[in-house]
Amino acid sequence: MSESSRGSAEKTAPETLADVTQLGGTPNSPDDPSGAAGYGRPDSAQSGIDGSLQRPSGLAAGAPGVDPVEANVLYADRITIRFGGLTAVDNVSFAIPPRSVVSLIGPNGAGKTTFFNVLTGLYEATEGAVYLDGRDITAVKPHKRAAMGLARTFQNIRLFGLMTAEENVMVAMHSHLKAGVMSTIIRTPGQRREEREARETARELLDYVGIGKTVGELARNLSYGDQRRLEIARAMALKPKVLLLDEPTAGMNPQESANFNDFVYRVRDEKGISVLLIEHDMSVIMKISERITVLDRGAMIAEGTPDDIRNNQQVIEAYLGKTGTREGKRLPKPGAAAALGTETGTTTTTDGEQA
Ligand SMILES: Nc1ncnc2c1ncn2[C@@H]1O[C@H](COP(=O)(O)OP(=O)(O)OP(=O)(O)O)[C@@H](O)[C@H]1O
Repeated sequence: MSESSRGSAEKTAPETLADVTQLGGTPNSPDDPSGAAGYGRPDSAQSGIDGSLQRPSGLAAGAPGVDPVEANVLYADRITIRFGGLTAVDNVSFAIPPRSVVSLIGPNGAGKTTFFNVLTGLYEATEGAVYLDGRDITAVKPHKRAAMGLARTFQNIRLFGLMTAEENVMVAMHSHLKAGVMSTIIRTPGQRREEREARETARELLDYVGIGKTVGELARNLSYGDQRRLEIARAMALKPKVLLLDEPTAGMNPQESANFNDFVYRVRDEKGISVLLIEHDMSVIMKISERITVLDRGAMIAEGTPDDIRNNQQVIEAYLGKTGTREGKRLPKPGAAAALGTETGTTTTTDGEQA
């Protein structure tokens, strides 16, 4: 965020942590305020891209004595990504337990999208490894990760606008269908049966995400909220173990956002799928997440329950910036207490004073 927009954030006196982030958060890394330096592929790992990385020697996350690779459906071990001179993600370990809803948050430029892209395989980490269901997938390409159970949606919706909702879901199922090229051309009974089943599954999924009525409508004619749901239906067509949702409530109205919370829990409880969200709407994040990881300037600064995060001084500072220091200690800007959304509306500074 620029100095001018930071100024406007102060003027509008944010009431909650949600307000703070809606206002745009803090600037990009000071190393790259424009965000433009060295755009392109990140520096690749010196080791590990060929899958040769060793299992994590330490138990970087979770209960003592528990191997995080085995205990979690997805585990990212000490991920670092450099773009030229800029370290966008710095030695971050991250766990998604089975049947869980977890979130990744942080101010603008914190490294969320970059980290997300490492999980999905779009970016190769400079250092570190990613494990899905105990398997090292560091060297696995994105489409193969998707077929292995790591499905995602995009910040900018990606649908086939001139296909119907049903066709969009059927296309996504393609990797799970058995029919070969010849049987598709001559339409064998087996291929026809598979297509019929795929159509049924597509309809069930559209029903499941709450847009069953749109089955024959062109994707481009759907409302924004329904397009987001269609994207989720497409991701679920991959029968994922983990669903990675990038800004899923963007463009949804308040009622749609509220329904979305219930929907995510249903996905977790009924389908046994773990869900990771990157989301700017703090009200959604705080309500929905079991655990939250906070990045700031590429580093992980906090991990915990929504209450832990709401009350974490470093998190407040990361979102609000600092007004200055006293006796060498950093103080939050005025308004930080309100930003916490605590019951009392007050918080204690690092000097023990009320902000
Ligand atoms: N391909 C790239 N090449 C060079 N620098 C990059 C690249 N992608 C991201 N960066 C830089 O890495 C840092 C982290 O960016 P990233 O987009 O991951 O942050 P973010 O937390 O997702 O931000 P936002 O909330 O604004 O989307 C930023 O300084 C950004 O400019």
